Amino acid sequence: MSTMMDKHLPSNWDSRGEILSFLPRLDEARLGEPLLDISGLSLRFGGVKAVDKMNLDVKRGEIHALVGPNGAGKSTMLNCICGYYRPWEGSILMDGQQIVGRRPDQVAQLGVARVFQRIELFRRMTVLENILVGRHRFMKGGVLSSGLFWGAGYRQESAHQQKVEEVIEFLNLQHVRKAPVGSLSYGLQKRVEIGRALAAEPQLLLLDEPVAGMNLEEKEDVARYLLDIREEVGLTIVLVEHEMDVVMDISDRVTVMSFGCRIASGTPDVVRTDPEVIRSYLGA
Ligand SMILES: Nc1ncnc2c1ncn2[C@@H]1O[C@H](COP(=O)(O)OP(=O)(O)OP(=O)(O)O)[C@@H](O)[C@H]1O
Repeated sequence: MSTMMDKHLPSNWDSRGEILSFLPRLDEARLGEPLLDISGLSLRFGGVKAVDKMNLDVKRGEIHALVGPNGAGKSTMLNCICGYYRPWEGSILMDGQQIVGRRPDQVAQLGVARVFQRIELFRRMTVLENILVGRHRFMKGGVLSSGLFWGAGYRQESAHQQKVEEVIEFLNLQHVRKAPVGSLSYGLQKRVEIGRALAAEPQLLLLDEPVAGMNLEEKEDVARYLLDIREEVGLTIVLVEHEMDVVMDISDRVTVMSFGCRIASGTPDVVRTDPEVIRSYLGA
């Protein structure tokens, strides 16, 4: 299969050893089992039905894209999965456990990590420190009270440090590891955000427009990182994205939303030829 990713590979692509060794590998026998099962999900804002009786099933080890026109309800879906919004009705089962009613920190403890559409990093902190924040859920009392940013405290936590270094290595961020995040290009900052989410050892990674605003090379890099994580680790990824080249190249399945509802779901090839999808979205 020839894809846009074949045209550009990060320079050290073939030279790396096992990637992100601290992330548990998906047992092949479990590939394709349901991980996220959303049924009958609805949420209104005033008179607007942002999400309307949505069903979505995400299988272990797949990259699942959620696409649709502006205002279709995609980000609202992600916000419900993370626990930021509480749906009016419906159920969200993650690995068999109900998410609806849990706080965002409780959902994070279930292994759900989110990368936001807008950059949400600590601009004055370094790349290394920002990615270390992703380790927060494993630290008693949180990152700051653990004293991890200061000399001895940080050195003693070699387990956290080693995982952060693996993330930095995987995402080719070595050259900026001590740079304040605010000094980096937009593309690198987005990469740091993905790094912070990976440091949280997610079972499910939610990405809201991970390649928006990037140049072609940056998009290809991110797409390649996601494919590599999926292939080598078996991490389950749900992404919301408008860049259809990337969506069609890297997704195993695509769900299309319009006006809060699901209008199609299937492999990229099935979805791209669906008359309703062409009418409501692709052909628009
Ligand atoms: N916090 C909010 N308060 C009021 N209305 C909201 C809120 N969040 C979303 N909406 C509305 O809900 C609908 C769905 O919005 P949402 O952001 O989920 O769509 P989207 O598919 O992610 O759009 P985009 O692709 O433009 O990001 C829109 O009509 C939006 O204006």
